[in-house]
Amino acid sequence: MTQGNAEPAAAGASGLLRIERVDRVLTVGLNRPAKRNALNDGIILEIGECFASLPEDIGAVVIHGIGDHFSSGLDLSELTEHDATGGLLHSQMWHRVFDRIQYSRVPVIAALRGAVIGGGLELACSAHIRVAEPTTYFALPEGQRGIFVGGGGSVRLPRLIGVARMMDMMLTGRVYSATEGASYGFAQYVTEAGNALGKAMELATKVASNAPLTNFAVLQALPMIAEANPQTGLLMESLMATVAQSDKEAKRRIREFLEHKTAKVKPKS
Ligand SMILES: COc1cc(/C=C/C(=O)SCCNC(=O)CCNC(=O)[C@H](O)C(C)(C)COP(=O)(O)OP(=O)(O)OC[C@H]2O[C@@H](n3cnc4c(N)ncnc43)[C@H](O)[C@@H]2OP(=O)(O)O)ccc1O
Repeated sequence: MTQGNAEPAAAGASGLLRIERVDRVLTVGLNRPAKRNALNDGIILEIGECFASLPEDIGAVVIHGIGDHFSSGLDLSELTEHDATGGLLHSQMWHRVFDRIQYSRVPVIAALRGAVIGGGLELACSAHIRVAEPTTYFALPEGQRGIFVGGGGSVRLPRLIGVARMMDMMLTGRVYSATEGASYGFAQYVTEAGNALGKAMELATKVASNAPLTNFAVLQALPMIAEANPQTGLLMESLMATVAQSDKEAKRRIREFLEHKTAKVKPKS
């Protein structure tokens, strides 16, 4: 992490994660650069602990990789130790951890560079916004390793890029560039060289300034509404809108706008 005023945060004491905070943004750095941030049990469990104990006053999280790569995926040296039952439990452990990210109380932004491979891509997909830089590339080489995705990729990835594209990725091992990835939905932003983390921090600061209840509704309700049948979805939307607008935070923010005390919504000039 390169932010000047970053402070070390409590979790991540083993060194597998580098956790820091900048104001209301927590940064979580995968910290195994010598192994290209391969995801072993230790790092997955620490990610889980980190998201289970987010400080109350945090408004957003940025997850990134220390070194030149976001993550080379599952630590292949550990998988060979599993029998079938162990494999099932291992995959379910990843699911629980990545669910904590997806269903986090606050928005999570993934800052991507270099390899975003296999389980690393599954991790990135559990974040809410992905920011790539030109070195970033995405791949699912599971077919070459004789395994299958195990970190929720078969559920999350088709929802981002479609089943046909994921089939192509898994069957051919095709590597997608940052710009291809952005056009297919892996990433929402592609920055100039070396600036994915900076852009992610800028976005995180912005989303952390939203009303917490709106962010909560977007993270928790929106994905469910999008998958519900239209009648159920519309009812859920009305209920969520009612809860949000009756919160004192909404009343305060709307009053500030009407009194010309807050920024207008205009394109950047
Ligand atoms: C089945 O149940 C599952 C599955 C899963 C998820 C599955 C997956 O993630 S499959 C994808 C696995 N990843 C890969 O196949 C990528 C392998 N790595 C590479 O191709 C390259 O290392 C690189 C990422 C392109 C970087 O290349 P380079 O910069 O040249 O660095 P290297 O010299 O190759 O690597 C340095 C050092 O790191 C070790 N390493 C790299 N990646 C891994 C890895 N994924 N696992 C273990 N070790 C890795 C490499 O061996 C080198 O080590 P040295 O000791 O030789 O220095 C999820 C959940 C389930 O239940």
